[in-house]
Amino acid sequence: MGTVEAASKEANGSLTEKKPTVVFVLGGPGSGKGTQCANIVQHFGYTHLSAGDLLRAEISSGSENGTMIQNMIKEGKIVPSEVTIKLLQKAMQESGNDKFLIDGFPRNEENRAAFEAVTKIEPAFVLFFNCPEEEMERRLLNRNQGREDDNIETIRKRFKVFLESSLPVIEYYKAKEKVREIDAAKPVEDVFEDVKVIFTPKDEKATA
Ligand SMILES: Nc1ncnc2c1ncn2[C@@H]1O[C@H](COP(=O)(O)OP(=O)(O)OP(=O)(O)O)[C@@H](O)[C@H]1O
Ligand SMILES: Nc1ccn([C@@H]2O[C@H](COP(=O)(O)O)[C@@H](O)[C@H]2O)c(=O)n1
Ligand SMILES: [Mg+2]
Repeated sequence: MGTVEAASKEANGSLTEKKPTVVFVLGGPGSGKGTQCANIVQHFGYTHLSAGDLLRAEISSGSENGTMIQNMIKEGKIVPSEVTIKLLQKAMQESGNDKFLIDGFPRNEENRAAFEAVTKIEPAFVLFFNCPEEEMERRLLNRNQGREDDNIETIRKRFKVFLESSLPVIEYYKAKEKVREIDAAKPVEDVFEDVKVIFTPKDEKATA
């Protein structure tokens, strides 16, 4: 059996209904989560769900929560879990897949506990892209995707939120031996080489 599926089964139990395989993809703003998720999707058949992208789509859709979400994103603040989890659940149902990369979530303890309580899903593992702040800042200022939060003022707020609220979530999963840490400061292709090792089933590694 593949390493990820085995980890998911261990996390969620095999006697109950079949739960989807979930990998949380975490790392600071600009660490390369979205870039690497696109590569993982191509090679390993996962559906990529970026919490930030889902929130931005909610703003664009003209939803009643749109203004609140837009204001939170501009300030680099974390949107209430209830809103984000509903969007994630809907996207999971609509995907038709049973393997998900959940990118940029859980961002704080409230996100983490609420997701577990609502979905009863434990992640197979947490993929953590570790990158120095100066490198992340350089990347964000050069991203040029028209994101309202890619300005130096909001970037500093996002870094603060990452350190104060998101790193403790990574520590929580480290204590459960669920974190697979990647050096994300390397070039994109080199980072993906390290990512591939984590997603490649053990039996395939042996014959490679
Ligand atoms: N390893 C890398 N080396 C250099 N540039 C990179 C690397 N990975 C990603 N980038 C670039 O850095 C920028 C940020 O990458 P990406 O959007 O994947 O980060 P992210 O972690 O999803 O950020 P956010 O949390 O803000 O959504 C993009 O312009 C991307 O092309
Ligand atoms: N769980 C989350 C994820 C994101 N947000 C908000 O969206 C912003 C952008 O997120 P990216 O992952 O695309 O960088 C983030 O700064 C938050 O304002 C959130 O509230 N909750
Ligand atoms: Mg992203």
